[in-house]
Amino acid sequence: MLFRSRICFQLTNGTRCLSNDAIRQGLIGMVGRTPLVRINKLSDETGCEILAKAEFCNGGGSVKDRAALYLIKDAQEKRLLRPGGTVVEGTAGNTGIGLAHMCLALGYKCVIYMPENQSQEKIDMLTTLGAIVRPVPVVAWDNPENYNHQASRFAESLDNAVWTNQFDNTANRKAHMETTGPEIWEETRGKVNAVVFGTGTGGTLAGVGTFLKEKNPKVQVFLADPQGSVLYNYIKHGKLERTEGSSITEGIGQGRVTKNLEGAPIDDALAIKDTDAVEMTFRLLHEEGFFVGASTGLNVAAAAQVAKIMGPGHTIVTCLCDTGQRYYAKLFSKSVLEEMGLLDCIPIPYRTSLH
Ligand SMILES: Cc1ncc(COP(=O)(O)O)c(C=O)c1O
Ligand SMILES: N[C@@H](COC(=O)CCC(=O)O)C(=O)O
Repeated sequence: MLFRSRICFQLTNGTRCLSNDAIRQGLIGMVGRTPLVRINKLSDETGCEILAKAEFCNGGGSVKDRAALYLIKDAQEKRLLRPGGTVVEGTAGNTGIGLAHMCLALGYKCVIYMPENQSQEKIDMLTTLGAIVRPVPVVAWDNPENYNHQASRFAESLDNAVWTNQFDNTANRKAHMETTGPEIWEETRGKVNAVVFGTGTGGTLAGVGTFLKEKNPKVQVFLADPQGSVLYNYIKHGKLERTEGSSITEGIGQGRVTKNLEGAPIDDALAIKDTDAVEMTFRLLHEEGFFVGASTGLNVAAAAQVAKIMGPGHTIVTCLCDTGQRYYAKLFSKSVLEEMGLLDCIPIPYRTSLH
């Protein structure tokens, strides 16, 4: 029997009802079909429809749940993982959290290598989810001690284990080609002019961009890059050169072209300063009611820039990657923001959210 419920809200312009007529099959069934939400004030301000997939509504709480599910499915299909096996991954945290949730649901063990500069909240959550977490020193990809190479070696040393390799396994991009892209197309009824995403592995941008360009080659695909990443200069000038500084954002920014990003149909890149990403994170909280992390602030700040470039009347889609709870100790700390020179970009009335 299908359980149907109808929840109605009184809005300033009338009543809006939500219907929930589909039962999701366990945690795995809670990946994808996230709400597409209009960012109201910013849309009114720019004259564009600024829309965002609320990816924190996935079962594991972030955009990376889609990739995590496809990476496990890929390992199962390739018979790399038998019942009771171990999933090993190198991650900034969110992919690991997605994998750890799914490992619990599917009966696998989970071992996570992550750079030790990522938020304590993500480490704590991984431990709570039963994963073995190994924070390792932050070194570049070409160093054999990089967290990804350590994950790969550890998986190889075990029986019945797989390194899911989110950066170069294109099952990640496929997740967004088969789910996020089609959802955006259907939910906007094909009326989407541009998409813009910050990039970690490149899976979201490449998957969504490839799907939408196949549907309509006129859809513009923008890469939004944080400080200290090479992708802005790569798209603009063909050079793998980092932009200045480092970033408070986590989970995005890259030092190389991953297999997931390779061949992605990207029209242009935007370099987004931390001051803009952080200001938008707090605007989203105080003006729109969304408690999100800094990569979401960066995505939405980039969407506002795309609106300026394209002019009023366009529909621009991005995503709300995860919640602010995952970064509470740093991103909402007055002293940390002050130390990083990021306090002044937060409008004074919004500083009440700081601890
Ligand atoms: C918080 C956050 N935002 C954005 C992204 C970017 O997604 P992708 O890996 O698909 O480029 C990630 C992970 O990569 C993330 O953890
Ligand atoms: N968001 C992903 C991937 O993280 C990154 O890409 C961060 C940048 C890097 O490590 O190169 C995750 O949650 O693992």
